[in-house]
Amino acid sequence: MADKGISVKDLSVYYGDHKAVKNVTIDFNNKDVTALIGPSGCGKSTFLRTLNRMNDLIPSARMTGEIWIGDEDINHPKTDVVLLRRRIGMVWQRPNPFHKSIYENIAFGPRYHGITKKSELDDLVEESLRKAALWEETKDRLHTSALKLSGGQQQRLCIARSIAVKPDIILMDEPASALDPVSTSKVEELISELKEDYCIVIVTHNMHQAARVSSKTAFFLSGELIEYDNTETMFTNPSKKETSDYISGRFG
Ligand SMILES: Nc1ncnc2c1ncn2[C@@H]1O[C@H](COP(=O)(O)OP(=O)(O)OP(=O)(O)O)[C@@H](O)[C@H]1O
Repeated sequence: MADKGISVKDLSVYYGDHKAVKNVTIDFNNKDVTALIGPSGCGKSTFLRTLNRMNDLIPSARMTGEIWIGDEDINHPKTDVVLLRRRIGMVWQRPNPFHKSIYENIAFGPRYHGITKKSELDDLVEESLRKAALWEETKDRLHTSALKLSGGQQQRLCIARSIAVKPDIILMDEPASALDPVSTSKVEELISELKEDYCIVIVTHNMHQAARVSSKTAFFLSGELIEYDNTETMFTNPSKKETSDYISGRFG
């Protein structure tokens, strides 16, 4: 396993007695975009949230199994969750910029993690916005409210915000589902570019999107990982009937 990837071993997640994710073992590599697909309720978001311990916030949730990032067991009692979430960024379905300026949205994380020098923050803001393909659209209005950006721009800002703290991994839960087609294609282009530098895991309901942006695809059904392979193989020659039925739209 490459240093910057994720290794999941026999992971199960429960809400009370309900087992929502069932004994999943999977590795996500650096410089890969992996799409998680499957019908509603099959456990994709639960699984994704477990990867940066967001499920800790749900009282009824508990997990068994192991999740490793490089040589770090993310559930070890000594793991610092704040630092962990710096290494594993998260982009949600709906853009959720802070009620602050564009600049402050990006500078917030690095400042929280100890960067205080203005020139350093300025550079980080520019670098992150450039990586998120948003610099040209925002460079003359950095100190205006992020809420004045369009939905698509806000989502790219949220991606820039997660990049600013220099994560190894970016998790995305249906990042384009609330966006119009033009913004969706910009976010998809961005994901394809970001994969050069990060390990990206993305939940999507959109099969075309999975085919366009991902190099690997994992198909979940009723909490189980049914099949995981190169995206091209999954979409042209899946080995399991359930995968083929789902991809061809016969259920879900
Ligand atoms: N906070 C929660 N408390 C209790 N049960 C939950 C909670 N979140 C999810 N579940 C249950 O866990 C199962 C998996 O849900 P999850 O949201 O992970 O599926 P999903 O594949 O992401 O669905 P969707 O595609 O509709 O977002 C479902 O049965 C759901 O009802």
